[in-house]
Amino acid sequence: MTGAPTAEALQRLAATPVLLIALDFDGTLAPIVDVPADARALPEARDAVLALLDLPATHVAYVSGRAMESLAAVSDLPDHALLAGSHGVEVRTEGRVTLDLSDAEQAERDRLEPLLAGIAGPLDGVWIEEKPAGFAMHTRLADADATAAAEEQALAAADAEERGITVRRGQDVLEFSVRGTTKGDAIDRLREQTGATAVLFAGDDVTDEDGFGALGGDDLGVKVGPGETRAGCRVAGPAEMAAVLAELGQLRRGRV
Ligand SMILES: O=P(O)(O)OC[C@H]1O[C@H](O[C@H]2O[C@H](CO)[C@@H](O)[C@H](O)[C@H]2O)[C@H](O)[C@@H](O)[C@@H]1O
Repeated sequence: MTGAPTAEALQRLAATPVLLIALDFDGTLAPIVDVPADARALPEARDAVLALLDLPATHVAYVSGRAMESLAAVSDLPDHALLAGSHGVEVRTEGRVTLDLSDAEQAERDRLEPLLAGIAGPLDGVWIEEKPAGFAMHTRLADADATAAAEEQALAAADAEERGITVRRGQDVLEFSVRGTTKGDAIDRLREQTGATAVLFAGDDVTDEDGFGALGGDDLGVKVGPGETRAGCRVAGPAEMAAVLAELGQLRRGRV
């Protein structure tokens, strides 16, 4: 069982020459809600992020499973905040988003669309969220029988292994993507792009474990909430994560 980040760990991060703070969004900064478009970071989490964004040699990135359009809408951050959406498939830097699906990837996405829509349609509480490189099948509002039926049918229809589709499980969501890019890939890319000498990454879900796997000895991983993790530390929820970010901001303000 891991505990909260120690004062020493935060001081070490605060003292690094170039700091990258990479944050998952849903469940990490924003409490989980029934309607994804309604999710917002806790006010204290957003304040802490804005304060960090104001510091020199300090980069803040949201690294999310959300499609970029959805992430940009719910995060409501200034343009110099870095955003990685769709588990790292889409990255926004200096206002530009890159995503170039090949013809084969686009064709595979086009094949999935009617299959998943046809499965979700008749099942109460099951709905499909569109993403540039795939789809998320949401079951938060469905009962156990509808969830089981939706997942079984969708997994069979996607024929993922045969067709090179990446399947990810999250909180009441099953995702299908024509790209296998992970949050770990996103962190590698952001680290290189920013020249970060240390990274803090925080996340709450299974897909965030790829992000923790990309961290090295000078970095810090913070798991938010319960569940097995590769992260070195843990906090209880978004409010506690906001407090960690506020403390890190204060420490770094005194250093840079
Ligand atoms: O990587 P994240 O930023 O944690 O994004 C993961 C998924 O977040 C959204 O779904 C989750 O949050 C919703 C709002 O709280 C909730 O209703 C849903 O049950 C959760 O799975 C988003 O809609 C997905 O596309 C993201 O992949």
